[in-house]
Amino acid sequence: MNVMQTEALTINFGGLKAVDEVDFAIGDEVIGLIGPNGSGKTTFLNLVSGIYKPTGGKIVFEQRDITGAGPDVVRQKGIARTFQTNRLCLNLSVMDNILLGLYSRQKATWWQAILQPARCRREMARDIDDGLAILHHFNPALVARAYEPVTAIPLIDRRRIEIARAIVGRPRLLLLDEPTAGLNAEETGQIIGDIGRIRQQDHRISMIIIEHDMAVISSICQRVVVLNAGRKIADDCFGEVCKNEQVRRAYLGG
Ligand SMILES: Nc1ncnc2c1ncn2[C@@H]1O[C@H](COP(=O)(O)OP(=O)(O)OP(=O)(O)O)[C@@H](O)[C@H]1O
Repeated sequence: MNVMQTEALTINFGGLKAVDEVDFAIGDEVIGLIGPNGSGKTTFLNLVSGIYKPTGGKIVFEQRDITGAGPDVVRQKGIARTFQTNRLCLNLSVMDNILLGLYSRQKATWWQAILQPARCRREMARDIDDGLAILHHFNPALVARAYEPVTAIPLIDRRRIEIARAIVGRPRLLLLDEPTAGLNAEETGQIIGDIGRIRQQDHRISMIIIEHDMAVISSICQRVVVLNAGRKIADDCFGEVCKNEQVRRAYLGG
């Protein structure tokens, strides 16, 4: 059964069709979303995560039509994401950044915070425990640094914190936009390992990963979808996609 699917998903920016009638489906798996620069990959994630409203087509998540829902609603329903460029709040602590990922799960209202402080403290303690467990999973050394500002943390761990913030609310679908951007080969290997372990621990998380590094795509994705000029031109396993003439032409500009 599909976790999420799009039907003829389209968005125009003026005369440009950045995403053009894309049919896409993801089940319980990790899909790599690739394509040349400007082919529409990030725009596709922006549509699925509710940042952009489509000009046409449909987005269905867990059998419900979520077309046009805003980012907060999409997040609440179980789709989380990271961004190509770092979106952490640099002057907040590691833990505060992770807790931001849970705002949609928190049930206490401001008046409950006043009238039922014990209940709110319990909810907060549970959220902090969840955050610490995820930090430990990524890098045990980060647990001791949980209350340091993010500015004091190296880039690879900031990437981990971004992923931690996305998964702490236990999403069903995780969208990762270039999770290894700016990292060296060794650090890239570590992030791939981290992402693989998320799947080992929680098989319910499906993932769409945008990546330019084909070694990353081939090592963690069961399937690869290729976009070119906003259109889907291939949808297959990595080996078959590499042999696809249309894909080769798109990358070589032929
Ligand atoms: N908000 C916007 N307004 C106008 N044009 C946009 C907007 N967002 C994206 N585009 C255009 O849509 C096209 C697809 O952009 P997008 O960022 O999705 O490509 P991409 O495949 O993610 O590229 P890259 O690999 O370089 O990140 C580009 O031509 C881009 O300039």
